[in-house]
Amino acid sequence: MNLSFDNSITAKVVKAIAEFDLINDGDKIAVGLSGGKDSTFLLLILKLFNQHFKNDFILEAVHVDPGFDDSTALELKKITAALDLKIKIIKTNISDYIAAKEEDNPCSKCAHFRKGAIINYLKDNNFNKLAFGHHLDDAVETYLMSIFYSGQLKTLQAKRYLSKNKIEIIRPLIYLREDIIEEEIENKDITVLKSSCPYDGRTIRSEIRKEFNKFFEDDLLFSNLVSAMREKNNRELWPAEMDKQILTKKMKNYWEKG
Ligand SMILES: Nc1ncnc2c1ncn2[C@@H]1O[C@H](COP(=O)(O)OP(=O)(O)OP(=O)(O)O)[C@@H](O)[C@H]1O
Repeated sequence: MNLSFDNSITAKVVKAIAEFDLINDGDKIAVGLSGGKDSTFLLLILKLFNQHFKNDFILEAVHVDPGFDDSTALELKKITAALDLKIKIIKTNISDYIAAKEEDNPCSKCAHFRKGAIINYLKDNNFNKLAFGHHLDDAVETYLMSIFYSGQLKTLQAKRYLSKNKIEIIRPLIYLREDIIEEEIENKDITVLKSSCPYDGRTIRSEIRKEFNKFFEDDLLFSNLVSAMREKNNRELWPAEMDKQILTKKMKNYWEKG
């Protein structure tokens, strides 16, 4: 399989790996493989690094089959075999559960079950890292969603240690734009699978994503948003909210003549 990428692309992924210390000697890394473009691209580029990095690490793939249909799992077995990588297919009945419960928010439920199933498998098989295919557009989208819907400045982290499970989530594509991944994967001789999930593209998040995309097409605006995700000393934010009782007392003081 053709594993060559433009230098500017590998440089961005290696930058994230180096800056956030994502891959070390002796790591056992599982790529969470959905069959979509992002995690497929991640698998390809990590396979390339696995062949050429000085760091020696084990690379495998893990796929959670939500139970909508079998075709994705079969296709993923072919892709990983062509890359000479092991894959674990975890069969679940997430689809039945979601259908039976008529969930308001099936995607977050599904993601929660999926992560749980993967983490259990990783713990039982001595993996220390789980790699996800999130990219720069995902990080900015999460940042804006967090401001809009929970009033907090939060974004996707390049790595997050799950101390209870002793597994580190890593996101090596965090500096890559989505359109670059799309272009690269189109040039590879690989089938990117359409999601078999009936909710795909029908969620509130996908509606919001369409709105954001209008802004994300403007490179300058996008790079300003990226810059706004960095920790900085020159933040000019309001101080934390004052204790209600203290504030009420202070306010009363304005009215009571001594
Ligand atoms: N069924 C699955 N099994 C294993 N890992 C998964 C599965 N679905 C998603 N993931 C992992 O979680 C990441 C984020 O999931 P999300 O559903 O947001 O996918 P996405 O942004 O559409 O990416 P992709 O193009 O890889 O599907 C994916 O990039 C992938 O690494």
